[in-house]
Amino acid sequence: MKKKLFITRKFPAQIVEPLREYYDISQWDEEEMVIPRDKLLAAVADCEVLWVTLADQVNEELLSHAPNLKLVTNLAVGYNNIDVQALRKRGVMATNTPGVLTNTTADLVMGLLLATARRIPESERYLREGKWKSWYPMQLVGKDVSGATIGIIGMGRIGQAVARRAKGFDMKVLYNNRRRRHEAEEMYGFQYASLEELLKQSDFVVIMTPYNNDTEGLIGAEELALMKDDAVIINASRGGIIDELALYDTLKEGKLWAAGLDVFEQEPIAMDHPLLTLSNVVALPHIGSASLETRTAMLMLNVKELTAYGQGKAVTNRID
Ligand SMILES: NC(=O)c1ccc[n+]([C@@H]2O[C@H](COP(=O)([O-])OP(=O)(O)OC[C@H]3O[C@@H](n4cnc5c(N)ncnc54)[C@H](O)[C@@H]3O)[C@@H](O)[C@H]2O)c1
Ligand SMILES: O=C(O)[C@H](O)CO
Repeated sequence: MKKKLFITRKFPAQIVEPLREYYDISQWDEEEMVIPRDKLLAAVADCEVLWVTLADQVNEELLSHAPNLKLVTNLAVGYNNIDVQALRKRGVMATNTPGVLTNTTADLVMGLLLATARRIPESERYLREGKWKSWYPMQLVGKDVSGATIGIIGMGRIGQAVARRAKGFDMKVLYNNRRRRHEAEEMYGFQYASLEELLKQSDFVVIMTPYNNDTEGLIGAEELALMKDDAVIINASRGGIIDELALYDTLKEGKLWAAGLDVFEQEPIAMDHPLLTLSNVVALPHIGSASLETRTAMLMLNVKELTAYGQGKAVTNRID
């Protein structure tokens, strides 16, 4: 008998179909909308394998409804949506998608850096709104990226890919990480700094840590106050790492140049969120890994795990 697989979103048919060789598949039939929680809890009742997106919370509640669950595959590298302890307790395995999205996400971070520093979205709105009357010296002036100091908090796969790109802009790279990256320091001249020194010295601060109990609220009012008044903060990791209301207050008081945000505490962000009232906030709908090549690679990495499990082989990229 085939194993039962439930997929919490409508994924492209050509990706899912080959898995029917091993699985009896059911899936939520919406591409855009998250499956309502009650439907998800009912759907997992008899499934052995669950394929989720970062919008699905895999926690004690879900596990208590899924007595046969053995494997969860997560279509993301970040796995803060998964309660790893709860999984461990029940002997459920989980996998994620490290590596395949590193470059694409680092590219987006550089996009946010340029967009905020050079006021690109604001300038585009200005043109489209018919405000462009002439060229004048101080029109929409921004700040230089080239030659500036970037401070990267979380020097993992993506953090290091951002740092290498920053070298191409002749930036001085400071970083803070759980452990020193001696090899990268020697090879590229990246400099380790305490969080405090990094915040004080950087023109651009980029957050690339995972989101967990240690990093929740890592950047609050006190940390923002350490930053230069004309610095930019970029978050492409997870929303809860920056205190959004503290960020709003700091930007509103003119104590930061701008913020580039791909992620938010609540996603989608509420349209009346105070951050969205500020013209120096560039806000994106969590598109860090959103290139066709990379989203396909993420799906295919999950498929590889699911195929291995279906064939009775070991899965890789385990997070449990
Ligand atoms: N915006 C997007 O679409 C998008 C895309 C991919 C990843 N992400 C996020 O980016 C995160 C990082 O991905 P990655 O592949 O680089 O992961 P990674 O594990 O390779 O890197 C994370 C790094 O952060 C460091 N770190 C952890 N806690 C820290 C702390 N308190 N202070 C300083 N450093 C700390 C770790 O030591 C590690 O080097 C993911 O967990 C995910 O949340 C977002
Ligand atoms: O963690 C991740 O992988 C992103 O947030 C989506 O690609």
